[in-house]
Amino acid sequence: MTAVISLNAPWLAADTLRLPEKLQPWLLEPASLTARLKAHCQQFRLALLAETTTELPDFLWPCLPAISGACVRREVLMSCNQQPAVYAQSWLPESSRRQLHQLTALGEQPLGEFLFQFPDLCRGPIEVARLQLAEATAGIAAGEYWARRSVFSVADAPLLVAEVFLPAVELL
Ligand SMILES: C=C(O[C@@H]1C=C(C(=O)O)C=C[C@H]1O)C(=O)O
Repeated sequence: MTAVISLNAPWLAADTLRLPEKLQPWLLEPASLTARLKAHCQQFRLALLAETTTELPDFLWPCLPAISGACVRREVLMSCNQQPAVYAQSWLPESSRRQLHQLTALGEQPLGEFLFQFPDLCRGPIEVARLQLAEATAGIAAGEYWARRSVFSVADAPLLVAEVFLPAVELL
C-alpha cells in the first residue's frame, strides 16, 4: 500500500520561506501539534489510517542517515470539530521501535502524547514544503498543501514526523 501522500517534495528550512500568515504558527509550533490542535478545538479525533512496515525511501535517507532496514510508516488523520485538520506521516525505524516499545502499540494514541513526556526529547530543525496530492484520498481533497517535517529522537532513537495542514486549520 502506498502512502496517502508522498513526502517527496522540495523541503526547505522553515526560516528561508515566506510562510502564509495564518499557518505560520502551526508550521513553526515547537511543542506538540496534538496539544495545539486540542487547545484550538472542542472535539479532537485521531484516526489511524495505516501502519505499514516498509523500507525507508531513498529521498528520506538524508533525514535518518544512520537507519538501515525496515521502518513502520504510520499515517493518521487528526480532525477538529469533525473537520479533517492534519494528515501526519511518521517513519519509525525498527531499531527505534525496539528501544521505545510503546511505538509498537500506539494505536489511536497520538504519537506526540508519547514523545513529549520525555524531558530529554530532541527535535531537529523544522523543514517546510508544498506537497501535491494528485487525487483525493482518505478524505483529503486533491490539491497543494503546506507541510512540515522534523526528526525527533529520544535516547538516540530517531523517528521522522511529517504533518500536512488541511484548510480547516486556518479556521481554528
Ligand atoms: C509529534 C506529534 O504527534 C502528532 C501525532 C501523530 C500520530 O499520532 O501519528 C503524528 C504527528 C503529530 O501530528 C505532536 O503532537 O507534535
